[in-house]
Amino acid sequence: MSDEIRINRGLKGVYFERSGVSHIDGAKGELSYRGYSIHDLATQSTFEEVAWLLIHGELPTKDELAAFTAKLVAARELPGAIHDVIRATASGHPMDVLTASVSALGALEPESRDRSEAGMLANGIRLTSQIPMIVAAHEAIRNGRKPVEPDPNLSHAANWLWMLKGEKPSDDAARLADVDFILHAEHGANASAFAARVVIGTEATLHAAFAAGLAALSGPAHGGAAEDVMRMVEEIGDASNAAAYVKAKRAAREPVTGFGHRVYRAEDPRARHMRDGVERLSKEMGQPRWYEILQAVVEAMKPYARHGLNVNVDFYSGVIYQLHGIPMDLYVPIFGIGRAPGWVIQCIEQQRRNILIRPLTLYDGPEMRDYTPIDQR
Ligand SMILES: CC(=O)SCCNC(=O)CCNC(=O)[C@H](O)C(C)(C)COP(=O)(O)OP(=O)(O)OC[C@H]1O[C@@H](n2cnc3c(N)ncnc32)[C@H](O)[C@@H]1OP(=O)(O)O
Ligand SMILES: O=C([O-])CC(=O)C(=O)O
Repeated sequence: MSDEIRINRGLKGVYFERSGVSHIDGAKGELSYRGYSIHDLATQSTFEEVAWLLIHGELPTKDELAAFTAKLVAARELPGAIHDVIRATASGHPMDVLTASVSALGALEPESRDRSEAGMLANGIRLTSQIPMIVAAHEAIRNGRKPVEPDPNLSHAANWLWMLKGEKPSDDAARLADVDFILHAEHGANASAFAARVVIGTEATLHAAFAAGLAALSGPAHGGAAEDVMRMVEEIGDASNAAAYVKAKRAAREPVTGFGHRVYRAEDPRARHMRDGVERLSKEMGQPRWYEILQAVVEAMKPYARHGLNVNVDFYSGVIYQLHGIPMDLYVPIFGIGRAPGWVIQCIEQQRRNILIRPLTLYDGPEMRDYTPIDQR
């Protein structure tokens, strides 16, 4: 084999395409959507506005935002058969139930096969509204309750909490969910968006791409990190145990979950908004223990920060959900709710100048050899 062939395992540092959607400066720890800083969007915008911005490239006017919001609200509909799918799989992990339901939606809704740009956009808007409904319906069904009907007067985030819990969320809780969705909405060539683009590259449907995106998101190295962080916090139990926990992890060369990122070498800029949320909520609710444990882990990890190992967006998100009484296995689906607009626009971008994504593997198996019939082996 030639020595000149260079393999980029995990496609580290490889640009596979151009994209006008989001920009990450990993060294500085900066993120922008369509040229707008994530900090401005997290503090001043809404999920609906950010979804429009990501998809259309500009901030919407009032009329554009009202029309887009109306489309999202009108799309809060699930075919009845989806509740049957959820019932049949209800004991499974919510992420598997969600992925199965999105595939089932593709089979149940004939318009899912429309691959024109307008068709993909309409399918994307429907999926963006349907994904939180599926997550909420599963939570109701597995607890023996009837799924809650959507409320057209509530925002995307507030309606999701309403359908999840069957009670109207406080403005604060709805805003925290809104900010969480904004922070998770898009992130370049992350594993799930890449998986979705690979599927669109084969000229498959948006529903197929979403199912692939959800599957890629489900693992603990990607969207599953928040769930793992919460498990870690429970295992540590008290802030005084954090240093020993980190030491043992480092000695075993195991990752400390919620730390590290393929692109960021400085702190993930989204983490600060989640940290502020956890700190505030913990104080308000008189439950400082989990926040204290997280901060003790950060302290114990400080020696590694100079190697570019810092908290990522999901280090703090699990505790926010936990303080809101949201079950741990819903944390990954929540990420999927937020990431939907990013997948929609990246799939549309891929489709606009489509090319089959098909890299190479460098063969290092056996040399050519003769076939031995089975009775001679
Ligand atoms: C929203 C998201 O998807 S963000 C990511 C969520 N995932 C997590 O939080 C899980 C924990 N983190 C990780 O497993 C990794 O950091 C990943 C998978 C996210 C990124 O991995 P990679 O880009 O492959 O980073 P890589 O493995 O090259 O890390 C470089 C070095 O830092 C170390 N490192 C990376 N992450 C961690 C971590 N969380 N804890 C301890 N050490 C780590 C690696 O062991 C490696 O050290 P080495 O060079 O001595 O072998
Ligand atoms: O970009 C990545 O590799 C992971 C991701 O989706 C994110 O951080 O939001």
